[in-house]
Amino acid sequence: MSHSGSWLDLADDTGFGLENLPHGIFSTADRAPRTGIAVGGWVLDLAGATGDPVHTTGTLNAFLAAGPPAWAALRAQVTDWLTDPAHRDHVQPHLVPRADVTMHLPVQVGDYVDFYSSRHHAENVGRIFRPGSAPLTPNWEHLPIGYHGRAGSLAVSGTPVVRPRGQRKAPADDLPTFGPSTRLDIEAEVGFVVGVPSTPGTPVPVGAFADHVFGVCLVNDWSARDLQAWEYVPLGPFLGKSFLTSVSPWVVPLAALEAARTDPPARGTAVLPYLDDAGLRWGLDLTLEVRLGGELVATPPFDQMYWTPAQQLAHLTVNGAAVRTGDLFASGTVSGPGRDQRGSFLELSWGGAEPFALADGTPRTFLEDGDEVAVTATAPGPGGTRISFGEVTGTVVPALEVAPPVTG
Ligand SMILES: O=C(O)/C=C/C(=O)CC(=O)CC(=O)O
Ligand SMILES: [Ca+2]
Ligand SMILES: [Mg+2]
Repeated sequence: MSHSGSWLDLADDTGFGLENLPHGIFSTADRAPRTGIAVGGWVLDLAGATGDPVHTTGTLNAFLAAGPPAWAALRAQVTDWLTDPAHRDHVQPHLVPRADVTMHLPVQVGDYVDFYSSRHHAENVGRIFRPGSAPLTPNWEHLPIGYHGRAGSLAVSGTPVVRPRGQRKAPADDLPTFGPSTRLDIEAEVGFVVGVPSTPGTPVPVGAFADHVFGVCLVNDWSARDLQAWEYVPLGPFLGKSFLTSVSPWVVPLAALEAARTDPPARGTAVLPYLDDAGLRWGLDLTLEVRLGGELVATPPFDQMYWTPAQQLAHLTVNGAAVRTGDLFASGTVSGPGRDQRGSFLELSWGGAEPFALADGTPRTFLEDGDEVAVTATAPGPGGTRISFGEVTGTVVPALEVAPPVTG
């Protein structure tokens, strides 16, 4: 598909064509953090191009709070600017090469929730963590299971991953020990960014997803499996996941994902009416790619997710809890049925018991110091184009060499 629709020189396969227009926060040597839109190899400085102070705050929150009419109006304006050569003189001074910008966390995150909506992931983890029990708990097909995470440890792509330390105790050990995690892992996920808050006490109907959610980013929910396995019973994930969760800098608007919408997979169990999403098509045909040191190790398919983000939002608010501007909820690890479709090293190495081989034959299980992990994704766009989500990356650095605090 040609991108000749723009006076800008856009490669056919850019992934950042006029049909995408993802929003993020960038800075340069002479531009303080502000809102930009990625287009081809450039960032359009919205603070400069629009003159609207909403784009000068250094987070997307104020713009996201303005709601769908404002989102659509800006999208139409930017599309016109980049299409009609009459606007070239106005727009060109506000285009910055993407290679020259520093990206920041796109939103000031209020609450962070992580779901568990891949059936393949849940069954795999159930088999690895709870051998001898049914892989899925009895509630799994009746509600999208989730937990509240730690908003303060969300960080933008590229933030170093300091190997966390903590308690662990394998079943064969008599007592817990303390030290750097020996089972550091990734979780390749997709995140949904709330723009318009909901009203406390008023659940968001499953059909009102797009009235609240602005867009989609990539998430890597770094996880220390040894800490997690010891601490998680009975209240769920805590320190094994709260040390860092990385997000991609570009938020792809839902408006760019119309061609990616799809029916979720068939489900055998009827759900309560508030979760009934018949006909809504909020499955999304995203293909994730997980790279370790540049080498492709997994391609998790998001269209296989059992619960959709519309159902997740409905469930998140059904008890009267409200969402606020900047809230982020993540899908849960994206894993498909294939061995090479698993979104965590826990699954790729079956709990460490079945190492997988890199191209040069090196057997691998969990993350080693110095490892760099990148998660990318694309989705179909209109007219045969592709929508790129950019990437979320992180490099593992050694744990701090300090003793745990002791009272003395
Ligand atoms: O099954 C468990 O005990 C825990 C599984 C996870 O680590 C899941 C989690 O963070 C949610 C997800 O990413 O799917
Ligand atoms: Ca997770
Ligand atoms: Mg015009």
